[in-house]
Amino acid sequence: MKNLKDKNLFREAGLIGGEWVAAGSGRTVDVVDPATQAAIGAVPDMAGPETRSAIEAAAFAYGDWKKKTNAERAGLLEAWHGLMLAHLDDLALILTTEQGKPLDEARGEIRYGASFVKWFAEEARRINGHTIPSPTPDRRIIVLKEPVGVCGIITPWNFPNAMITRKVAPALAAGCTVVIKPSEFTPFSALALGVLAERAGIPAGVINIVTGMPVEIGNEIVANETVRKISFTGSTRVGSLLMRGAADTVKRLSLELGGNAPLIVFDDADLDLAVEGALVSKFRNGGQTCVCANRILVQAGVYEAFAAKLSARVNAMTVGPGTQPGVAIGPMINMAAVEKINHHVEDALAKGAEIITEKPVLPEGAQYVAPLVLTGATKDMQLAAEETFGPVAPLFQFETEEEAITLANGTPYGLASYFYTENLKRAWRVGEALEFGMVGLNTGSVSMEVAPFGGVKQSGLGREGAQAGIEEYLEMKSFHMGGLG
Ligand SMILES: NC(=O)c1ccc[n+]([C@@H]2O[C@H](COP(=O)([O-])OP(=O)(O)OC[C@H]3O[C@@H](n4cnc5c(N)ncnc54)[C@H](O)[C@@H]3O)[C@@H](O)[C@H]2O)c1
Ligand SMILES: O=C[C@H](O)CS(=O)(=O)O
Repeated sequence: MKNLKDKNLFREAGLIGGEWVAAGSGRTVDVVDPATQAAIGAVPDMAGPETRSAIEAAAFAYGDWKKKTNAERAGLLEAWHGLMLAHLDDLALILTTEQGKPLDEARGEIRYGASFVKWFAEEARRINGHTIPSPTPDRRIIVLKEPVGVCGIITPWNFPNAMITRKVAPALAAGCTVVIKPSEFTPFSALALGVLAERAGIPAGVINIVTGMPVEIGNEIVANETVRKISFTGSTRVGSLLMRGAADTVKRLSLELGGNAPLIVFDDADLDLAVEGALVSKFRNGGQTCVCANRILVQAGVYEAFAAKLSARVNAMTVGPGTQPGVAIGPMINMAAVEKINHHVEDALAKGAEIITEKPVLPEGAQYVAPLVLTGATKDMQLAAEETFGPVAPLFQFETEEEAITLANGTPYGLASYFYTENLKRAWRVGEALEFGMVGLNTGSVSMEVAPFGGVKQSGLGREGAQAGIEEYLEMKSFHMGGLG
Protein backbone atom coordinates (compact mmCIF):
# COMPACT_ATOMS: atom_id res chain seq x y z
CA MET A 1 0.00 0.00 0.00
CA LYS A 2 1.51 3.32 -1.07
CA ASN A 3 1.92 6.35 1.20
CA LEU A 4 2.33 4.41 4.47
CA LYS A 5 5.07 5.84 6.66
CA ASP A 6 5.65 2.35 8.07
CA LYS A 7 5.21 -0.10 5.21
CA ASN A 8 5.61 -3.09 7.53
CA LEU A 9 2.14 -2.45 8.89
CA PHE A 10 0.69 -3.76 5.64
CA ARG A 11 0.69 -7.56 5.80
CA GLU A 12 -0.73 -10.04 3.31
CA ALA A 13 -0.46 -13.06 5.61
CA GLY A 14 -2.35 -14.56 8.54
CA LEU A 15 -0.85 -14.64 12.05
CA ILE A 16 -0.72 -18.04 13.76
CA GLY A 17 1.39 -18.76 16.83
CA GLY A 18 3.66 -15.79 16.12
CA GLU A 19 4.28 -16.76 12.47
CA TRP A 20 3.02 -14.82 9.46
CA VAL A 21 1.63 -17.55 7.22
CA ALA A 22 -0.12 -18.24 3.91
CA ALA A 23 -3.09 -20.57 3.44
CA GLY A 24 -2.19 -24.26 3.12
CA SER A 25 -4.10 -24.29 -0.16
CA GLY A 26 -2.15 -21.32 -1.49
CA ARG A 27 -5.48 -19.60 -2.22
CA THR A 28 -5.91 -15.88 -1.59
CA VAL A 29 -8.79 -13.39 -1.40
CA ASP A 30 -8.43 -10.00 -3.07
CA VAL A 31 -9.24 -6.95 -1.00
CA VAL A 32 -10.68 -4.05 -2.96
CA ASP A 33 -10.64 -0.28 -2.41
CA PRO A 34 -14.35 0.62 -2.39
CA ALA A 35 -13.53 4.04 -3.88
CA THR A 36 -12.02 2.59 -7.05
CA GLN A 37 -12.87 -1.12 -7.01
CA ALA A 38 -9.14 -1.74 -7.63
CA ALA A 39 -7.44 -4.54 -5.68
CA ILE A 40 -5.22 -3.17 -2.91
CA GLY A 41 -3.78 -6.52 -1.94
CA ALA A 42 -4.71 -10.08 -1.12
CA VAL A 43 -4.85 -12.15 2.05
CA PRO A 44 -4.66 -15.92 2.53
CA ASP A 45 -7.97 -17.70 2.07
CA MET A 46 -7.65 -19.88 5.14
CA ALA A 47 -10.03 -22.66 6.11
CA GLY A 48 -10.54 -25.37 8.75
CA PRO A 49 -6.91 -26.61 9.11
CA GLU A 50 -5.40 -23.13 9.60
CA THR A 51 -8.17 -22.24 12.03
CA ARG A 52 -7.44 -25.41 14.03
CA SER A 53 -3.73 -24.47 14.11
CA ALA A 54 -4.62 -20.99 15.32
CA ILE A 55 -6.85 -22.43 18.05
CA GLU A 56 -4.06 -24.80 19.12
CA ALA A 57 -1.59 -21.89 19.19
CA ALA A 58 -4.02 -19.87 21.31
CA ALA A 59 -4.50 -22.82 23.67
CA PHE A 60 -0.73 -23.25 24.03
CA ALA A 61 -0.17 -19.54 24.70
CA TYR A 62 -3.05 -19.49 27.20
CA GLY A 63 -1.02 -21.50 29.73
CA ASP A 64 1.51 -18.71 30.28
CA TRP A 65 -0.72 -15.73 29.50
CA LYS A 66 -3.27 -16.49 32.20
CA LYS A 67 -0.46 -16.90 34.74
CA LYS A 68 0.98 -13.44 34.11
CA THR A 69 0.09 -10.94 36.78
CA ASN A 70 -2.72 -8.61 35.89
CA ALA A 71 -0.26 -5.74 36.05
CA GLU A 72 1.99 -7.47 33.48
CA ARG A 73 -0.92 -7.95 31.10
CA ALA A 74 -1.97 -4.34 31.69
CA GLY A 75 1.56 -3.15 30.86
CA LEU A 76 1.54 -5.01 27.54
CA LEU A 77 -1.87 -3.59 26.67
CA GLU A 78 -0.62 -0.09 27.52
CA ALA A 79 2.32 -0.61 25.16
CA TRP A 80 -0.07 -1.77 22.39
CA HIS A 81 -2.23 1.28 22.99
CA GLY A 82 0.80 3.59 22.73
CA LEU A 83 1.81 2.04 19.40
CA MET A 84 -1.70 2.44 17.99
CA LEU A 85 -1.59 6.15 18.70
CA ALA A 86 1.99 6.46 17.43
CA HIS A 87 0.87 4.89 14.12
CA LEU A 88 -2.51 6.59 14.01
CA ASP A 89 -2.06 8.08 10.51
CA ASP A 90 -0.96 4.81 8.93
CA LEU A 91 -3.70 2.78 10.62
CA ALA A 92 -6.27 5.35 9.46
CA LEU A 93 -4.98 5.24 5.89
CA ILE A 94 -5.15 1.44 5.79
CA LEU A 95 -8.68 1.62 7.21
CA THR A 96 -9.93 4.21 4.70
CA THR A 97 -8.32 2.40 1.78
CA GLU A 98 -10.05 -0.90 2.52
CA GLN A 99 -13.29 0.38 4.07
CA GLY A 100 -13.95 3.75 2.41
CA LYS A 101 -14.83 6.06 5.32
CA PRO A 102 -13.42 9.63 5.28
CA LEU A 103 -9.89 9.82 6.66
CA ASP A 104 -10.91 12.06 9.57
CA GLU A 105 -13.49 9.49 10.63
CA ALA A 106 -10.90 6.73 10.25
CA ARG A 107 -8.56 8.66 12.56
CA GLY A 108 -11.48 8.96 14.99
CA GLU A 109 -12.02 5.20 14.80
CA ILE A 110 -8.36 4.49 15.56
CA ARG A 111 -8.54 6.75 18.64
CA TYR A 112 -11.83 5.10 19.63
CA GLY A 113 -10.38 1.61 19.06
CA ALA A 114 -7.29 2.48 21.09
CA SER A 115 -9.47 3.82 23.92
CA PHE A 116 -10.74 0.27 24.59
CA VAL A 117 -7.17 -0.99 24.91
CA LYS A 118 -6.34 1.74 27.42
CA TRP A 119 -9.60 1.22 29.32
CA PHE A 120 -9.19 -2.54 29.64
CA ALA A 121 -5.51 -2.21 30.55
CA GLU A 122 -6.81 -0.21 33.50
CA GLU A 123 -9.64 -2.69 34.20
CA ALA A 124 -7.15 -5.59 34.23
CA ARG A 125 -5.93 -4.27 37.59
CA ARG A 126 -9.44 -4.36 39.02
CA ILE A 127 -10.48 -7.97 38.41
CA ASN A 128 -11.53 -8.48 42.00
CA GLY A 129 -13.14 -11.56 43.42
CA HIS A 130 -15.16 -11.42 46.64
CA THR A 131 -15.92 -13.28 49.85
CA ILE A 132 -19.26 -14.75 50.90
CA PRO A 133 -20.28 -15.05 54.58
CA SER A 134 -20.39 -18.76 55.33
CA PRO A 135 -23.61 -20.38 56.62
CA THR A 136 -21.49 -22.56 58.98
CA PRO A 137 -18.55 -21.64 61.27
CA ASP A 138 -16.17 -24.25 59.80
CA ARG A 139 -16.18 -22.90 56.27
CA ARG A 140 -14.93 -19.91 54.29
CA ILE A 141 -16.17 -19.12 50.77
CA ILE A 142 -14.40 -16.96 48.26
CA VAL A 143 -15.29 -16.22 44.66
CA LEU A 144 -12.38 -16.20 42.22
CA LYS A 145 -12.50 -14.61 38.78
CA GLU A 146 -10.77 -16.66 36.09
CA PRO A 147 -10.37 -16.22 32.34
CA VAL A 148 -12.85 -18.05 30.12
CA GLY A 149 -10.08 -19.52 27.92
CA VAL A 150 -9.57 -19.42 24.17
CA CYS A 151 -11.98 -17.01 22.48
CA GLY A 152 -13.09 -16.81 18.86
CA ILE A 153 -13.49 -13.18 17.78
CA ILE A 154 -15.51 -12.56 14.60
CA THR A 155 -15.85 -8.97 13.40
CA PRO A 156 -17.54 -6.93 10.64
CA TRP A 157 -16.22 -4.55 7.98
CA ASN A 158 -17.84 -1.31 9.11
CA PHE A 159 -15.45 -0.63 12.04
CA PRO A 160 -12.46 -2.84 11.15
CA ASN A 161 -10.31 -1.56 14.00
CA ALA A 162 -12.60 -0.71 16.92
CA MET A 163 -14.81 -3.81 16.70
CA ILE A 164 -11.64 -5.86 17.20
CA THR A 165 -10.14 -3.88 20.07
CA ARG A 166 -13.51 -3.68 21.87
CA LYS A 167 -13.34 -7.49 22.17
CA VAL A 168 -9.64 -8.35 22.18
CA ALA A 169 -8.63 -5.80 24.84
CA PRO A 170 -11.01 -7.16 27.54
CA ALA A 171 -10.23 -10.74 26.49
CA LEU A 172 -6.49 -10.22 26.91
CA ALA A 173 -6.92 -8.18 30.09
CA ALA A 174 -8.93 -11.06 31.59
CA GLY A 175 -6.21 -13.58 30.68
CA CYS A 176 -7.84 -15.14 27.60
CA THR A 177 -6.12 -15.72 24.27
CA VAL A 178 -7.85 -15.13 20.93
CA VAL A 179 -8.34 -16.25 17.36
CA ILE A 180 -9.59 -13.31 15.32
CA LYS A 181 -11.51 -13.71 12.07
CA PRO A 182 -11.81 -10.23 10.57
CA SER A 183 -14.20 -9.44 7.76
CA GLU A 184 -12.94 -10.61 4.39
CA PHE A 185 -13.61 -7.04 3.14
CA THR A 186 -11.31 -5.35 5.69
CA PRO A 187 -8.57 -7.70 6.93
CA PHE A 188 -5.65 -5.28 6.65
CA SER A 189 -6.68 -3.19 9.65
CA ALA A 190 -6.74 -6.36 11.76
CA LEU A 191 -3.36 -7.52 10.47
CA ALA A 192 -1.80 -4.10 11.22
CA LEU A 193 -3.10 -4.45 14.79
CA GLY A 194 -1.37 -7.85 14.89
CA VAL A 195 1.95 -6.29 13.83
CA LEU A 196 1.66 -3.68 16.59
CA ALA A 197 0.71 -6.31 19.17
CA GLU A 198 3.92 -8.20 18.31
CA ARG A 199 5.95 -4.99 18.63
CA ALA A 200 4.30 -4.27 21.97
CA GLY A 201 5.68 -7.59 23.22
CA ILE A 202 2.39 -9.47 23.45
CA PRO A 203 3.62 -13.09 23.29
CA ALA A 204 3.24 -15.30 20.24
CA GLY A 205 -0.07 -17.15 20.12
CA VAL A 206 -1.95 -14.75 22.39
CA ILE A 207 -3.41 -13.02 19.32
CA ASN A 208 -3.92 -15.13 16.19
CA ILE A 209 -5.52 -13.81 13.00
CA VAL A 210 -7.13 -16.11 10.47
CA THR A 211 -8.07 -14.46 7.16
CA GLY A 212 -10.30 -15.58 4.32
CA MET A 213 -13.86 -16.43 3.44
CA PRO A 214 -16.04 -17.01 6.48
CA VAL A 215 -17.85 -20.31 6.33
CA GLU A 216 -15.07 -22.86 6.92
CA ILE A 217 -13.25 -20.66 9.42
CA GLY A 218 -16.53 -19.97 11.22
CA ASN A 219 -17.51 -23.65 11.26
CA GLU A 220 -14.21 -24.60 12.92
CA ILE A 221 -14.46 -21.83 15.54
CA VAL A 222 -18.01 -22.90 16.32
CA ALA A 223 -17.34 -26.65 16.48
CA ASN A 224 -13.92 -26.71 18.15
CA GLU A 225 -14.21 -27.71 21.82
CA THR A 226 -11.10 -25.75 22.79
CA VAL A 227 -12.86 -22.49 21.95
CA ARG A 228 -14.79 -21.62 25.11
CA LYS A 229 -16.35 -18.40 23.93
CA ILE A 230 -17.33 -16.65 20.73
CA SER A 231 -17.63 -12.90 20.60
CA PHE A 232 -19.32 -11.83 17.39
CA THR A 233 -20.24 -8.46 15.91
CA GLY A 234 -22.23 -8.50 12.70
CA SER A 235 -25.64 -9.24 11.28
CA THR A 236 -28.44 -10.84 13.25
CA ARG A 237 -28.65 -13.57 10.58
CA VAL A 238 -25.06 -14.74 11.12
CA GLY A 239 -25.30 -14.14 14.89
CA SER A 240 -28.21 -16.51 15.25
CA LEU A 241 -26.44 -19.08 13.05
CA LEU A 242 -23.43 -18.96 15.38
CA MET A 243 -25.70 -19.20 18.41
CA ARG A 244 -27.27 -22.39 17.07
CA GLY A 245 -23.86 -23.86 16.22
CA ALA A 246 -22.30 -22.92 19.56
CA ALA A 247 -25.03 -24.83 21.41
CA ASP A 248 -23.40 -28.18 20.57
CA THR A 249 -20.32 -27.39 22.66
CA VAL A 250 -22.13 -24.99 25.03
CA LYS A 251 -19.88 -22.02 24.40
CA ARG A 252 -20.34 -18.64 25.98
CA LEU A 253 -21.49 -16.01 23.55
CA SER A 254 -21.39 -12.25 23.17
CA LEU A 255 -23.44 -11.07 20.22
CA GLU A 256 -23.45 -7.47 18.97
CA LEU A 257 -25.96 -7.60 16.13
CA GLY A 258 -28.01 -5.36 13.89
CA GLY A 259 -30.19 -2.47 14.97
CA ASN A 260 -33.05 -0.36 13.69
CA ALA A 261 -32.55 2.79 15.75
CA PRO A 262 -35.31 5.37 16.08
CA LEU A 263 -34.42 9.03 16.59
CA ILE A 264 -37.45 10.87 17.93
CA VAL A 265 -37.81 14.65 17.72
CA PHE A 266 -40.59 16.04 19.93
CA ASP A 267 -42.27 19.42 19.44
CA ASP A 268 -40.45 20.73 22.52
CA ALA A 269 -36.97 19.77 21.27
CA ASP A 270 -34.08 22.11 20.66
CA LEU A 271 -34.31 21.69 16.87
CA ASP A 272 -30.74 22.73 16.08
CA LEU A 273 -29.42 20.22 18.59
CA ALA A 274 -31.71 17.56 17.10
CA VAL A 275 -30.42 18.28 13.60
CA GLU A 276 -26.81 17.96 14.85
CA GLY A 277 -27.69 14.67 16.55
CA ALA A 278 -29.42 13.33 13.44
CA LEU A 279 -26.41 14.22 11.29
CA VAL A 280 -23.97 12.47 13.64
CA SER A 281 -26.14 9.46 14.17
CA LYS A 282 -27.39 9.01 10.62
CA PHE A 283 -24.44 9.94 8.43
CA ARG A 284 -21.37 8.72 10.35
CA ASN A 285 -19.59 6.15 8.17
CA GLY A 286 -22.07 6.94 5.39
CA GLY A 287 -24.88 5.51 7.49
CA GLN A 288 -23.12 2.15 7.79
CA THR A 289 -23.24 1.84 11.57
CA CYS A 290 -25.28 -0.50 13.71
CA VAL A 291 -26.36 2.42 15.93
CA CYS A 292 -27.26 4.82 13.13
CA ALA A 293 -30.72 6.39 13.17
CA ASN A 294 -32.63 4.21 10.74
CA ARG A 295 -36.00 5.87 11.40
CA ILE A 296 -36.29 9.58 12.24
CA LEU A 297 -39.66 10.18 13.91
CA VAL A 298 -40.68 13.85 14.02
CA GLN A 299 -43.70 15.35 15.79
CA ALA A 300 -46.13 17.12 13.48
CA GLY A 301 -45.58 20.62 14.94
CA VAL A 302 -41.87 20.69 13.99
CA TYR A 303 -41.88 18.29 11.04
CA GLU A 304 -41.52 20.88 8.26
CA ALA A 305 -38.97 22.99 10.16
CA PHE A 306 -36.84 19.95 11.06
CA ALA A 307 -37.00 18.61 7.50
CA ALA A 308 -35.87 21.97 6.10
CA LYS A 309 -32.96 22.35 8.54
CA LEU A 310 -31.77 18.76 8.08
CA SER A 311 -31.99 18.83 4.30
CA ALA A 312 -30.03 22.12 4.14
CA ARG A 313 -27.18 20.42 5.99
CA VAL A 314 -27.38 17.28 3.87
CA ASN A 315 -27.29 19.38 0.69
CA ALA A 316 -23.91 20.72 1.84
CA MET A 317 -22.33 17.25 2.12
CA THR A 318 -19.62 16.23 -0.31
CA VAL A 319 -19.51 12.66 -1.60
CA GLY A 320 -16.15 11.26 -2.68
CA PRO A 321 -13.17 9.07 -1.88
CA GLY A 322 -12.40 8.98 1.82
CA THR A 323 -8.86 10.18 1.21
CA GLN A 324 -10.08 13.45 -0.36
CA PRO A 325 -10.15 16.36 2.12
CA GLY A 326 -13.62 17.68 2.95
CA VAL A 327 -15.50 14.51 1.99
CA ALA A 328 -18.43 13.70 4.29
CA ILE A 329 -19.71 10.54 2.61
CA GLY A 330 -17.29 7.96 1.23
CA PRO A 331 -18.13 5.00 -1.00
CA MET A 332 -20.34 2.19 0.29
CA ILE A 333 -18.57 -1.07 1.13
CA ASN A 334 -19.73 -3.06 -1.94
CA MET A 335 -22.30 -3.27 -4.72
CA ALA A 336 -24.67 -5.39 -2.60
CA ALA A 337 -24.85 -2.49 -0.14
CA VAL A 338 -25.52 0.01 -2.94
CA GLU A 339 -28.28 -2.20 -4.34
CA LYS A 340 -29.96 -2.57 -0.95
CA ILE A 341 -29.93 1.19 -0.38
CA ASN A 342 -31.33 1.90 -3.86
CA HIS A 343 -33.98 -0.74 -3.36
CA HIS A 344 -35.07 0.80 -0.03
CA VAL A 345 -35.31 4.25 -1.64
CA GLU A 346 -37.26 2.98 -4.66
CA ASP A 347 -39.66 1.07 -2.42
CA ALA A 348 -40.22 4.19 -0.28
CA LEU A 349 -40.80 6.40 -3.33
CA ALA A 350 -43.27 3.88 -4.77
CA LYS A 351 -45.18 3.98 -1.46
CA GLY A 352 -45.45 7.78 -1.38
CA ALA A 353 -42.22 9.14 0.11
CA GLU A 354 -40.54 12.17 -1.43
CA ILE A 355 -36.86 13.14 -1.73
CA ILE A 356 -36.42 16.72 -0.50
CA THR A 357 -32.65 17.02 -0.86
CA GLU A 358 -30.82 18.16 -4.00
CA LYS A 359 -29.13 15.62 -6.24
CA PRO A 360 -25.39 15.98 -5.49
CA VAL A 361 -22.60 15.55 -7.99
CA LEU A 362 -21.35 12.01 -7.50
CA PRO A 363 -17.75 11.13 -8.35
CA GLU A 364 -16.93 8.36 -10.79
CA GLY A 365 -17.12 4.93 -9.21
CA ALA A 366 -19.98 2.50 -8.87
CA GLN A 367 -20.18 2.49 -5.07
CA TYR A 368 -21.15 6.10 -4.38
CA VAL A 369 -24.64 6.86 -3.11
CA ALA A 370 -26.24 10.28 -2.68
CA PRO A 371 -27.14 11.28 0.88
CA LEU A 372 -30.89 11.81 1.03
CA VAL A 373 -33.67 13.10 3.23
CA LEU A 374 -37.02 11.47 2.52
CA THR A 375 -40.30 12.88 3.80
CA GLY A 376 -43.54 10.96 4.06
CA ALA A 377 -41.94 7.76 5.37
CA THR A 378 -44.40 5.19 6.72
CA LYS A 379 -44.11 1.93 8.61
CA ASP A 380 -45.12 -0.23 5.63
CA MET A 381 -41.91 0.73 3.82
CA GLN A 382 -38.92 -1.64 3.81
CA LEU A 383 -36.68 1.01 5.31
CA ALA A 384 -38.87 1.00 8.41
CA ALA A 385 -38.33 -2.71 9.01
CA GLU A 386 -34.68 -3.27 8.09
CA GLU A 387 -31.36 -1.47 8.46
CA THR A 388 -30.79 0.53 5.27
CA PHE A 389 -27.09 0.84 6.17
CA GLY A 390 -26.63 3.88 3.97
CA PRO A 391 -26.94 7.69 3.98
CA VAL A 392 -30.73 7.78 3.72
CA ALA A 393 -32.68 9.73 6.35
CA PRO A 394 -36.40 8.86 6.27
CA LEU A 395 -38.66 11.22 8.24
CA PHE A 396 -41.80 9.67 9.78
CA GLN A 397 -44.46 12.00 11.18
CA PHE A 398 -46.27 11.37 14.48
CA GLU A 399 -48.81 13.24 16.61
CA THR A 400 -48.53 11.96 20.20
CA GLU A 401 -45.86 10.70 22.58
CA GLU A 402 -47.61 7.30 22.84
CA GLU A 403 -47.64 6.95 19.07
CA ALA A 404 -43.91 7.74 18.90
CA ILE A 405 -43.07 5.13 21.55
CA THR A 406 -45.18 2.47 19.85
CA LEU A 407 -43.54 3.22 16.50
CA ALA A 408 -40.05 3.28 18.02
CA ASN A 409 -40.48 -0.03 19.83
CA GLY A 410 -42.21 -1.68 16.88
CA THR A 411 -39.16 -3.62 15.76
CA PRO A 412 -37.57 -6.93 16.73
CA TYR A 413 -34.30 -5.03 17.24
CA GLY A 414 -33.24 -3.13 20.34
CA LEU A 415 -29.75 -1.67 20.02
CA ALA A 416 -29.63 2.15 20.09
CA SER A 417 -32.35 4.80 20.27
CA TYR A 418 -32.31 8.58 20.55
CA PHE A 419 -34.81 11.26 21.44
CA TYR A 420 -34.91 15.03 21.70
CA THR A 421 -37.01 16.94 24.21
CA GLU A 422 -36.47 19.82 26.62
CA ASN A 423 -39.18 18.50 28.98
CA LEU A 424 -37.76 16.73 32.04
CA LYS A 425 -40.84 14.61 32.78
CA ARG A 426 -41.06 13.47 29.18
CA ALA A 427 -37.33 12.74 29.23
CA TRP A 428 -37.81 10.17 32.02
CA ARG A 429 -41.08 8.76 30.63
CA VAL A 430 -39.69 8.17 27.16
CA GLY A 431 -36.22 7.09 28.32
CA GLU A 432 -37.79 4.36 30.44
CA ALA A 433 -40.32 3.31 27.80
CA LEU A 434 -37.80 2.75 24.99
CA GLU A 435 -36.95 -0.96 24.64
CA PHE A 436 -33.32 -0.58 23.62
CA GLY A 437 -29.95 -1.35 25.18
CA MET A 438 -28.83 2.25 24.68
CA VAL A 439 -30.82 5.48 24.82
CA GLY A 440 -29.46 8.90 23.92
CA LEU A 441 -31.38 11.91 25.25
CA ASN A 442 -30.47 15.09 23.35
CA THR A 443 -27.43 13.40 21.83
CA GLY A 444 -26.87 11.41 18.65
CA SER A 445 -23.94 9.48 20.02
CA VAL A 446 -23.82 6.67 22.60
CA SER A 447 -20.54 4.97 21.68
CA MET A 448 -17.65 5.36 24.09
CA GLU A 449 -15.39 3.05 26.04
CA VAL A 450 -16.71 4.06 29.47
CA ALA A 451 -20.38 3.07 28.96
CA PRO A 452 -21.88 -0.38 28.34
CA PHE A 453 -22.55 -0.95 24.64
CA GLY A 454 -25.02 -3.59 23.50
CA GLY A 455 -28.55 -4.48 22.60
CA VAL A 456 -31.71 -6.27 23.68
CA LYS A 457 -34.14 -8.41 21.66
CA GLN A 458 -32.61 -9.49 18.32
CA SER A 459 -29.78 -6.97 18.65
CA GLY A 460 -27.77 -9.32 20.77
CA LEU A 461 -26.44 -10.59 24.06
CA GLY A 462 -23.93 -9.11 26.46
CA ARG A 463 -22.23 -5.76 26.76
CA GLU A 464 -18.93 -4.36 25.53
CA GLY A 465 -16.87 -1.55 27.00
CA ALA A 466 -17.32 -0.18 30.52
CA GLN A 467 -16.74 -2.28 33.62
CA ALA A 468 -19.24 -4.84 32.29
CA GLY A 469 -17.10 -5.54 29.21
CA ILE A 470 -14.46 -7.55 31.02
CA GLU A 471 -16.99 -9.77 32.80
CA GLU A 472 -17.84 -11.26 29.39
CA TYR A 473 -14.38 -12.89 29.44
CA LEU A 474 -14.36 -14.05 33.06
CA GLU A 475 -15.78 -17.08 34.83
CA MET A 476 -16.65 -17.13 38.52
CA LYS A 477 -15.26 -19.96 40.60
CA SER A 478 -16.73 -20.53 44.06
CA PHE A 479 -13.92 -21.76 46.28
CA HIS A 480 -15.17 -23.43 49.47
CA MET A 481 -12.67 -24.09 52.26
CA GLY A 482 -14.13 -26.54 54.77
CA GLY A 483 -12.97 -28.27 57.92
CA LEU A 484 -11.98 -25.02 59.60
CA GLY A 485 -13.99 -25.62 62.81
N1 LIG B 1 -24.19 -4.32 17.52
C1 LIG B 1 -22.99 -3.93 17.14
O1 LIG B 1 -22.16 -3.56 17.96
C2 LIG B 1 -22.62 -3.92 15.69
C3 LIG B 1 -21.46 -3.25 15.31
C4 LIG B 1 -21.10 -3.23 13.97
C5 LIG B 1 -21.89 -3.88 13.02
N2 LIG B 1 -23.01 -4.51 13.42
C6 LIG B 1 -23.86 -5.16 12.43
O2 LIG B 1 -23.06 -5.84 11.46
C7 LIG B 1 -23.71 -5.86 10.21
C8 LIG B 1 -22.75 -5.41 9.14
O3 LIG B 1 -21.60 -6.16 9.18
P1 LIG B 1 -21.31 -7.39 8.20
O4 LIG B 1 -22.03 -7.16 6.89
O5 LIG B 1 -19.84 -7.61 8.17
O6 LIG B 1 -22.04 -8.58 8.97
P2 LIG B 1 -21.96 -10.14 8.69
O7 LIG B 1 -22.81 -10.80 9.70
O8 LIG B 1 -22.18 -10.45 7.26
O9 LIG B 1 -20.43 -10.48 8.94
C9 LIG B 1 -19.81 -10.27 10.19
C10 LIG B 1 -18.63 -11.21 10.31
O10 LIG B 1 -19.11 -12.55 10.29
C11 LIG B 1 -18.45 -13.29 9.31
N3 LIG B 1 -19.32 -14.37 8.84
C12 LIG B 1 -20.22 -14.35 7.83
N4 LIG B 1 -20.79 -15.57 7.71
C13 LIG B 1 -20.26 -16.36 8.68
C14 LIG B 1 -20.43 -17.71 9.07
N5 LIG B 1 -21.29 -18.51 8.44
N6 LIG B 1 -19.71 -18.18 10.11
C15 LIG B 1 -18.84 -17.38 10.77
N7 LIG B 1 -18.62 -16.08 10.43
C16 LIG B 1 -19.32 -15.59 9.41
C17 LIG B 1 -18.06 -12.27 8.26
O11 LIG B 1 -17.02 -12.75 7.44
C18 LIG B 1 -17.64 -11.12 9.14
O12 LIG B 1 -16.34 -11.33 9.63
C19 LIG B 1 -24.91 -4.95 10.36
O13 LIG B 1 -26.05 -5.73 10.57
C20 LIG B 1 -24.58 -4.14 11.62
O14 LIG B 1 -25.69 -3.63 12.28
C21 LIG B 1 -23.39 -4.56 14.72
O1 LIG C 1 -21.55 -0.23 13.89
C1 LIG C 1 -21.72 -0.13 15.09
C2 LIG C 1 -20.61 0.11 15.98
O2 LIG C 1 -20.69 -0.46 17.20
C3 LIG C 1 -19.86 1.33 15.78
S1 LIG C 1 -19.68 2.36 17.12
O3 LIG C 1 -19.25 1.58 18.29
O4 LIG C 1 -20.95 3.04 17.41
O5 LIG C 1 -18.65 3.36 16.75
